[in-house]
Amino acid sequence: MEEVERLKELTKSLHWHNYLYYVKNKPEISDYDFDILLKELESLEAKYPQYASKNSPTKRVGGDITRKFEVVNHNYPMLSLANTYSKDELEAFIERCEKGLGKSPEYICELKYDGVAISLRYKNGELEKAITRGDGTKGEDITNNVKTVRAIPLSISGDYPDEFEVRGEIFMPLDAFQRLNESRLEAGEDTFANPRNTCAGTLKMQDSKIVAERELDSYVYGFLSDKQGFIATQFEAYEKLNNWGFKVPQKHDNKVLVTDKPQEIFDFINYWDKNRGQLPFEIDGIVIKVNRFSDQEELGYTSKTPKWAVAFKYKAEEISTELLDVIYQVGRTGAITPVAILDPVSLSGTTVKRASLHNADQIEKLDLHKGDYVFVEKGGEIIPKVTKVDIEKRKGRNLEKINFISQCPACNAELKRVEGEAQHFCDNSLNCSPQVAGKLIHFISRKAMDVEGIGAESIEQFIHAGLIKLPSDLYTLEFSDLIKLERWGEKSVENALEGIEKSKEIPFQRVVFALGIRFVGETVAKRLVKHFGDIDNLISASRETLEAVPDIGPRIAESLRNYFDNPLHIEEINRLRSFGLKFQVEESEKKLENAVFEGLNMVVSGTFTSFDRNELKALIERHGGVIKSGVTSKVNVLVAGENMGPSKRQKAEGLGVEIWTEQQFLERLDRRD
Ligand SMILES: NC(=O)c1ccc[n+]([C@@H]2O[C@H](COP(=O)([O-])OP(=O)(O)OC[C@H]3O[C@@H](n4cnc5c(N)ncnc54)[C@H](O)[C@@H]3O)[C@@H](O)[C@H]2O)c1
Ligand SMILES: [Zn+2]
Repeated sequence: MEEVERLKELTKSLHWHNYLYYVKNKPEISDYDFDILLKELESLEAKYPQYASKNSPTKRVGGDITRKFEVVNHNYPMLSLANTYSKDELEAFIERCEKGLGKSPEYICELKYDGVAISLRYKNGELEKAITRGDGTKGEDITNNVKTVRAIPLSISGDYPDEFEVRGEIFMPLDAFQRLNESRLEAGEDTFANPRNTCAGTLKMQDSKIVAERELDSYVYGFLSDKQGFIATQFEAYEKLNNWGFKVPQKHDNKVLVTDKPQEIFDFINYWDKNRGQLPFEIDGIVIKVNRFSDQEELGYTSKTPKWAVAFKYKAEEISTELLDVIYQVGRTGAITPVAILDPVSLSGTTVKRASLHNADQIEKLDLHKGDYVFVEKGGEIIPKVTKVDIEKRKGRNLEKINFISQCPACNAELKRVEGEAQHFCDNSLNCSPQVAGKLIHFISRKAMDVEGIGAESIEQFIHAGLIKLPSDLYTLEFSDLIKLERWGEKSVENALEGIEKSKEIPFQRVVFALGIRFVGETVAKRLVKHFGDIDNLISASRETLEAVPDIGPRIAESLRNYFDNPLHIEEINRLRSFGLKFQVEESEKKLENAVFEGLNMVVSGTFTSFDRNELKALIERHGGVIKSGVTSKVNVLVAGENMGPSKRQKAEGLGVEIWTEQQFLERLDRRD
């Protein structure tokens, strides 16, 4: 009866992994390992059906219900997909479909976007509710958060039915994920592990303003309506959805394929296996569906999956190599990050020499020894990560266990770790050289004071020459100081001094960001400045006052108080102020406060009911958008009025430019703070 024990044990452990994955968004095993365990349970249940639980993970979709949102019943069950990693099993799927239908049907192949499933209900052309998959029968109402996803239309136009449902995937594009992690690093926060879990966690946040900043994207892949009859195939549904303003895969860049030849399915899989690295988002496989709705109905469903579709999943690329050493980096805020130094090895087309280890707990969990062979995997991150040790290869070798350091590698100060935080810290900030340099480099960086004419190397050089130690020292530099330095000529010295002088014009919110206070990234700086208006108000704000500001939680409030309670920091601020840096909001800035269209290149075309075209353009510019004259690949949004030429629309669609109706434009405008 050992096998029955195993069956029970697997059932329990898969429930647990589902919980970690769907509710906590912190899986402890890889998807591949999960899928292997699930297959094992499936075969044991086939052998001992009397012991299979009614709620077995093989029969139910893994639930994401957190009870933080209202729970809503689905109008149509929201199922999972059968999956396979093997081409033989895919052949078997094709055979099953042919046998079931008594003919060779048409198939449609699509990307399997690695994000979070969402159900979108539309009523009279308006987005009414957005619901998570939940347990398949009921999910959570996260409408407010979903409304911030630009690719999802809030209202649509065209020949749509009164009521219908769209199913799709919301995901975090790779560049948004990297930007988010960079800004978290800048703010001294832990980075996120991968785009999928970050997206899932984001969609379950209580504050939709933060969700809006996370730049989520979406593709839709399903259409459901009681009046489905007027659409016959999955692909026709895509054409309709496209016309109504949804983002669907396009044939011209091979993101979707309709075929009745199995060979072309395999070609499609191979093509994307080779080329998926070029996509701006992560996929974990290809979904193959029977294209015709009537054929789908004929094939039917199990309790967990449709029988007319299957996911062919790619195995995450991983490779084993020797761990040569672990080094420790000291960040600007004093955070210590361990980095694995690896015997160089080629992975997904790049040579990998280093991998991130995150923190002491991670090293402990992996049980790393110097000289171990470790598996490295490339996810959405900039540098790959170590996933596990190849224990087999440790056998018979006497390796030394890696213990996290207790002193700062740069200044020898005793490291500290705050209760409940993952990172170790060196708090000798004024005398620890990587921190001194890191703070200065952050101060001059583009998003902060944007000092032209000097870069990270110059900062290191100035520090080395004893010219600077604090940001305020930059404003005391003179021609005679710099001209003495190696590699500096008259012209470059003048440029540097001019750059420093010009930085005095940088607006207050970026000065606050430039100070490099822990957890105060660009967004937080913006909020603080908007709320307090000048530095004195901010300095004197109590913890309670700080926490009352939107988006400022206890952790940020505490960090701000710690910073301002240090007299050395106040002295530095006063010094910067005496050099003429901006420590209050300018009148002219107040007008630009609501920069909802910041970072968007926009084209306006056609005629509008609420304003004339020039008014509209001025409105966009006042809210941070940039007006372009023609539709090119650099354009993000086309605001389409009445009577816009069809060729412009076609061009925009071809380039994947978002198209907003006047109504949609007004809604975005209203979504400002
Ligand atoms: N690592 C872990 O601990 C752990 C735990 C639970 C689940 N998982 C992973 O999650 C999988 C189960 O998740 P699941 O039930 O969401 O299944 P799935 O992610 O394998 O497939 C179903 C989902 O695919 C998505 N999808 C993406 N593109 C699609 C397209 N073009 N058409 C249709 N659907 C598309 C939909 O959201 C759908 O719900 C497991 O097989 C495993 O890989 C991992
Ligand atoms: Zn130190």
